[in-house]
Amino acid sequence: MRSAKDFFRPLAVGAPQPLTEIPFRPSRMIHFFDPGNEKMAAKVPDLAPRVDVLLGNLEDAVRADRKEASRAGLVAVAKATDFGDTQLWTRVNSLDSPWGLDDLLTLVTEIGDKLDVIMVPKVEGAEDIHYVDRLLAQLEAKAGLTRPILVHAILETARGVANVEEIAGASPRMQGMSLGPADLAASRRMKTTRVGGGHPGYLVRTDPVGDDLTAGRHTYQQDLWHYTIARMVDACAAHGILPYYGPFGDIRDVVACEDQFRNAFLLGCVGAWSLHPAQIEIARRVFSPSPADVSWARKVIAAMGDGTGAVMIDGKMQDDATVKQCRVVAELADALAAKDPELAKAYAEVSDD
Ligand SMILES: CC(C)(COP(=O)(O)OP(=O)(O)OC[C@H]1O[C@@H](n2cnc3c(N)ncnc32)[C@H](O)[C@@H]1OP(=O)(O)O)[C@@H](O)C(=O)NCCC(=O)NCCSC(=O)C[C@](C)(O)C(=O)O
Ligand SMILES: [Mg+2]
Repeated sequence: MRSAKDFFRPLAVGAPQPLTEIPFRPSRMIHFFDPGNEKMAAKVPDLAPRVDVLLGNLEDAVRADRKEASRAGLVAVAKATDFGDTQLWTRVNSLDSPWGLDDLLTLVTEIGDKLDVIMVPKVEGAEDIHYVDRLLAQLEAKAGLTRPILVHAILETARGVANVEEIAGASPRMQGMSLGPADLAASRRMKTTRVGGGHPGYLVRTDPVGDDLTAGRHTYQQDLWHYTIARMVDACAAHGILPYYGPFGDIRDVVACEDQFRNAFLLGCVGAWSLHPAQIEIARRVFSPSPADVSWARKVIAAMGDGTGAVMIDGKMQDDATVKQCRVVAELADALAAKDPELAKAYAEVSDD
């Protein structure tokens, strides 16, 4: 195990200094596109101002015979596009695949100055992050990069979930984590065939009334992902990194997508993936606190003065702990408003009330 004193030393001569804190940058939607798909790649300049993160996906959903084309497409798109303050991420192929190594070698040396975060799929434990950590340091030194590329792990194997805390703390590069519900379901031998979301068979039923076991009994669908998201949120919060929901595969069902995203938002996630342009606005709506919640949070913060003691506002007790919750909402609103002029206006209007 590395000494805590060595943790923030570069892992290769000439590599940039690791960050001591992960900066919070709005990332409500991580928008996936296949850079080898000409139609999708052509939409990137228009999409860039509409999303917080654009992610060139090289892994699953890209056919094996299109892997090299997608990698080359990402290099071309990154070089040709001015992303403004929108982040550029990539999801590379898994470390055991025929393409993962070349993805890292090519992308860091060719477009490392444009890449903010590399998403690593199917992370099983800290050893996977340590491997990427050292390799990235070597490549950053070779490419002459001056800021470290951050790493995002997908939680999509049973072993990854079992090791979630050690993954979150494996490197100062760790930026965050996303749930990968499809691979995780397969890894766990769950019996779903969907990408995220609920299942009508996963339910609880009210007790029978009398002897009739069928009449008058209500069922309530349960959230298949609650346990994993909650574990991921705790691991991320404990290590100062950011948790994300992940993908929702039923593109047509914008209603259930919004519900799934909102559950994740309320539990502590900062964003989700958008797989289709239709999901971008859903993520923006869900992962931006409502103006009413921001107004309430500011009211509590103002009433609480130095943040200690107890006061009553509209019949509800407020104290040191509620003011901390309100600061979470108000600080998120401030960070989002700095990037999103529409939100800035909506949040300013409620504070004028
Ligand atoms: C679902 C698909 C096939 C439907 O694509 P489509 O063309 O059939 O849909 P459409 O509604 O007809 O598309 C309308 C227009 O939007 C475009 N379009 C469509 N999508 C995008 C996009 N993302 N970005 C930019 N443009 C997009 C599309 O090209 C078309 O353009 P056009 O009007 O000019 O003809 C398509 O949206 C797609 O390929 N999306 C990305 C899929 C993806 O990245 N999957 C992997 C992430 S999920 C995952 O890996 C799981 C995980 C975490 O690993 C695990 O749980 O284990
Ligand atoms: Mg996957």
